[in-house]
Amino acid sequence: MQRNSVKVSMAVVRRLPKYHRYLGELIEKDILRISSKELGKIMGLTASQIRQDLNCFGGFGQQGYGYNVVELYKEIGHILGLDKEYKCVIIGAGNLGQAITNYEGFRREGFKLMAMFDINPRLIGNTIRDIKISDISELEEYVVDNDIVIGIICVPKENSQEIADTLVKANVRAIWNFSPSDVKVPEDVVIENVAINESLYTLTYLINEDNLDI
Ligand SMILES: NC(=O)c1ccc[n+]([C@@H]2O[C@H](COP(=O)([O-])OP(=O)(O)OC[C@H]3O[C@@H](n4cnc5c(N)ncnc54)[C@H](O)[C@@H]3O)[C@@H](O)[C@H]2O)c1
Repeated sequence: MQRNSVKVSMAVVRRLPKYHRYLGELIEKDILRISSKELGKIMGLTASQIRQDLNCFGGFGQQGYGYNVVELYKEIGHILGLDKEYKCVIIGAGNLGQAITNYEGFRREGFKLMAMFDINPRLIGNTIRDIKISDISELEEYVVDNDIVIGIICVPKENSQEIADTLVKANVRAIWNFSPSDVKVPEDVVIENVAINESLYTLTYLINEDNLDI
């Protein structure tokens, strides 16, 4: 499939995981062909939005036939880079770090969690699902020696920039930051700041929307 040379907007990129998830669900239901109209209906998008999005990558549909679900699922997975393996480390082996480690889905999707790091002597040396928790002082060397691609930050916000700096120094390509602070990284390192509570606040806004006296 030929990708168009136009730069794809982040809005489209952020919709791709959603396409991937819905198409995966269609495959599970043995639905192997779908029109942009039907896909739009289940995804809450218009048919023209779907066509526009997918045209950024060269278009996948055929007039009068619609989309081949399996082909589209594979192509979007490829565009998202989900057909590769990514070596990751988690920094901060507390509640969140352990929850991510315990989540089976990441392993299935090609995210290979290699190690965890912490400063707490009571955690260092323990293992979670066979993943060892090491002393934070070993982070930089470990990342360099093991070609780690993604660093996952699960430490308090006060320490997140320092951890990000160490990860950058050790040449990670990407940081998935769960601490509630926007850490700074050079342009060649990609960063995603995740804030579950921002999504929750959207929910509370929607609950209260009718009562707002704006
Ligand atoms: N993004 C989200 O939606 C979301 C949700 C929950 C928590 N969080 C954030 O994730 C972070 C972790 O939350 P938690 O509930 O797991 O906290 P936690 O206190 O259970 O775990 C934090 C861990 O980080 C370790 N740590 C502290 N400083 C460190 C350092 N310099 N190097 C290595 N390890 C260090 C601590 O020893 C501890 O084990 C916090 O910043 C929290 O605000 C974000």
